[in-house]
Amino acid sequence: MAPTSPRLSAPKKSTPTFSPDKTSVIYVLGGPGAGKGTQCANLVRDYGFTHLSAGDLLRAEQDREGSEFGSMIKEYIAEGKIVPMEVTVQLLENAMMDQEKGRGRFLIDGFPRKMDQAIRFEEAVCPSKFTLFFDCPEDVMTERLINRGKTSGRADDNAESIKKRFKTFVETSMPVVDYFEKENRVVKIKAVKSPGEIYEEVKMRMGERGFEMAVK
Ligand SMILES: Nc1ncnc2c1ncn2[C@@H]1O[C@H](COP(=O)(O)OP(=O)(O)OP(=O)(O)O)[C@@H](O)[C@H]1O
Ligand SMILES: O=c1ccn([C@@H]2O[C@H](COP(=O)(O)O)[C@@H](O)[C@H]2O)c(=O)[nH]1
Repeated sequence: MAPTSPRLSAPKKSTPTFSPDKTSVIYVLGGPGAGKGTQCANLVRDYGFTHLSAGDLLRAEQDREGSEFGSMIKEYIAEGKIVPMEVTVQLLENAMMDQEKGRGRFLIDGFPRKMDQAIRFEEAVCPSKFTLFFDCPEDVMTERLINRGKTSGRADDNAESIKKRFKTFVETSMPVVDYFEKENRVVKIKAVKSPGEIYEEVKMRMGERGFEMAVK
């Protein structure tokens, strides 16, 4: 059956779809180009996580024939703005459902980027264990994104969109990190060194939070 567009308004529920006793969700946040996707690939390989990138899901929905949200998503991504949360939360929930029903380990990359998304996802889909936050200065991220833009084919890896994405990150996404930080639910990692050096710290900090490697 052809996939259909996500429902725009998910019904309010008193319990989340996934029980946090059976399902582990870790959010992965950081500015554009901080290296989230790079570190997620390591964690998938070694810890058996399912990687769900909110940006990838949105790009797939944008390109899906017949999507009622395609043109809206395209516009938001080019402007570095946050797509209305109903769409993204539903895409993520659908992707989680497609995995092993009810049990699993998920890295949710590039989400939540706005407080309303965080609140809706925690209430209706699954409360997260914690947030891995990759902290990187803008000049370093800019250089990485401009380089990536030479081959990525991404419409937003250009100087103009990058500036807009940084602005959205500072104004809209950092408050989410600050919110979880106040609840002691953020693992902050400096993301300036090489990918290998950063991953050594990621592994150490994962261990502190009770996550051991599935493959050694
Ligand atoms: N520690 C690092 N040092 C140098 N380059 C890196 C490092 N980590 C990632 N990169 C490179 O920087 C670019 C951005 O990395 P990546 O795609 O992982 O970032 P991201 O945070 O997922 O970005 P976005 O949010 O824009 O999707 C990629 O080309 C990647 O190969
Ligand atoms: O929750 C989200 C996540 C992403 N977006 C939009 O997608 C782009 C690209 O995201 P990446 O994580 O860099 O792949 C982002 O700039 C937003 O426009 C979103 O709206 N909501």
